[in-house]
Amino acid sequence: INLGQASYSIIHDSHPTGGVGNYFSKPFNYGKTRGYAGFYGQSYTQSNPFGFTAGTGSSLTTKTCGVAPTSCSRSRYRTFSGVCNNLHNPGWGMAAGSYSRLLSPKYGDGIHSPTLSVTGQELPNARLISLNVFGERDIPDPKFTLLNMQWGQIMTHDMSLQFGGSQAFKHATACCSEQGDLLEQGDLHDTCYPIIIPPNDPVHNNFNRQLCMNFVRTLTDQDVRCPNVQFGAPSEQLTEVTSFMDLSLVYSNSEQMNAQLRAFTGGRMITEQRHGREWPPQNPNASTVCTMSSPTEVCYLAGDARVNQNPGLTSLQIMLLTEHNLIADNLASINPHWDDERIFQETRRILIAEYQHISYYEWLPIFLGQKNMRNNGLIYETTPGSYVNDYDAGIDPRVINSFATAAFRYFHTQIEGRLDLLSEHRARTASLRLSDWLNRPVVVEAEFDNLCRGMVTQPEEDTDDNYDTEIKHFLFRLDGTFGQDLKAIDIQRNRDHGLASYNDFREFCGLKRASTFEDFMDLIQPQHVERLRAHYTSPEDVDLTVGGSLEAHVAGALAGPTFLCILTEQFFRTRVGDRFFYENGNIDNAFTREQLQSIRTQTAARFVCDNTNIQYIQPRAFERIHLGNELLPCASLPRIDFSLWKEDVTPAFDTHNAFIYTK
Ligand code: HEM
Repeated sequence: INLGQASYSIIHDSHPTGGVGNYFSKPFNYGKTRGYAGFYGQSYTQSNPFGFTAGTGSSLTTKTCGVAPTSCSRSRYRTFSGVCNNLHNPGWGMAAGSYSRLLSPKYGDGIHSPTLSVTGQELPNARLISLNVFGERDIPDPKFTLLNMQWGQIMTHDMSLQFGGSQAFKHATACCSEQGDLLEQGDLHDTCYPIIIPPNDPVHNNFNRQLCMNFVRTLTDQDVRCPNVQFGAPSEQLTEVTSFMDLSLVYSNSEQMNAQLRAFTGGRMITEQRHGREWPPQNPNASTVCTMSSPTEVCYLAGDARVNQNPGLTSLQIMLLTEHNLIADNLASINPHWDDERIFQETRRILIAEYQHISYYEWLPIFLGQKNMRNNGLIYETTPGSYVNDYDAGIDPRVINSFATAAFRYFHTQIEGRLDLLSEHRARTASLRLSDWLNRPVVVEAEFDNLCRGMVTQPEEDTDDNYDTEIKHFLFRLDGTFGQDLKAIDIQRNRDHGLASYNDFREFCGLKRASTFEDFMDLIQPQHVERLRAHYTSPEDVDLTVGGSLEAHVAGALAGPTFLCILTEQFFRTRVGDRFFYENGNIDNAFTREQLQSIRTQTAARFVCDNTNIQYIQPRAFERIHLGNELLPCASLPRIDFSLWKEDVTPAFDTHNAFIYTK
């Protein structure tokens, strides 16, 4: 077969099954208050009849704050919870710890309630901003594949999960009914901050009913009464997972949870064999975690609770799991004297290194720009086998609140609502509608290779101000039509976390502080600035997640200057603040130069090849197939040479507490 000529072609603007509803033809009651002509010419109006301020702080949660040990023993391996990565500040980056901040919070009441306008009034309705300021046009990216988007979500799930959030399955706290009806004020939990559907919503029909989208506030250090937190100090949100890029989404965030995922033989993770392939284990709480049409449907258990959220994400989680077992089998066969623990930990170390390498040298340059990364010490021009000893114990590696709550979420714009299933010839056999398959991984097992080919072939959505209708109107819609709006959620979350304003961050990032809306025109197109003016009372009110998402991109990067500044700062800290970063040669367990050089040959393409039945792939898998990036046989791509881990002499080594390692 000649796969050089890929037959894949885009069929955009058509949804494969069911369609997205003919909502543009609905009659509208045009703008009564502050109406604004949106992208499609309708006017939506603003309303928040209940004037929510939400969340007074008391909480019924059983969740507890992470506790860091007062001193650390120098272990050869990372802990699962992230503690003791930094030996001077053992809690930095641990699971159930707080986010860090670049700028002080701006809560409505100064300590906890969601941000308000400078006038003291509510900020404009989040759904209204989503509808009127952002578009929903379907523009395929000219250069990048869906894998590019999907890898970003993997990195997100490794680095951050707002405390108490589910982000996939139904939240235990309901502020709105499943049909979208607002619950009685008296029935609302303190943490409720529902997104009110404005009247005349073009999609969510609300004749005579007050509809809302469920939204539960992130739990903070005050909510769960973390030790040493001063009563009355501004709240800091907590994150469920470690901040480090340590594949916590595979290995989990605690030793106890990790024990549920490990086979404890041959260094392997637990898998189930079906159709000649390995799959993640079944989740014991399947019926509450997944949407299932029968109790026998698969629903996976992994290191991260969001594993079943969408088919692309689940597919990559499966690949990471099978890559672990593949590496473990290799190490076990060349080092028969290694016990299970040794194989497991060395495998984990190699897999994390492989993933950090792909993320920093192949993926991040697309988003942050190669030159920008080099200039700021995020990547280096290395000579073969050379270490980069840039670990700095003074750098706080925690995830920055404005990174997780605004800047990194900008890439929700890349989500495609239609997933193509492709044959090896890259011919489309069928397509999936994204909202049909959220939290329903059964399709992944049925169509794994076809889905993965789609992921490495189909274009992602252009990185712009448009959000796919599947996530803008139908997110988690289950079998009904009433779904959520991810852009509106992002805006609401920005206020829930009390992020400083877009204008504050412009100034922080060395840009000109705006005193009028016109001043935003240095970075934002005039028609967008007009939309901002139509909704916000003051330029000081513009939410970071809104203003940052409208900026023109910096040349060579996929974000404007404000988000790029936050993203660059985060990935500098994530690298330089991680004692175990794979390029560091100054630690007890550094890779040998030969091993490091071999890890540096690994690519996303080869990773996908080795964990699917795909036979041909383009070498730069984040980029679409084109002249110069044609399909090649998988076997022709470089692969890590595991023989470099062969150990001739049995070392005197206690895997639990030793760090002196003799060869
Ligand atoms: C099909 C793909 C995706 C879906 C369905 C999805 C959905 C979601 C949902 C439901 C949330 C929680 C919102 C909230 O309650 O505040 C979320 C959070 C988030 N998403 Fe996505 N997302 C996707 C892809 C991505 C991508 C590609 C990126 C970045 C490259 C990304 C970055 C983030 C970040 C940073 C958060 C906040 C995480 C936290 O701190 O808890 N997502 N996403």
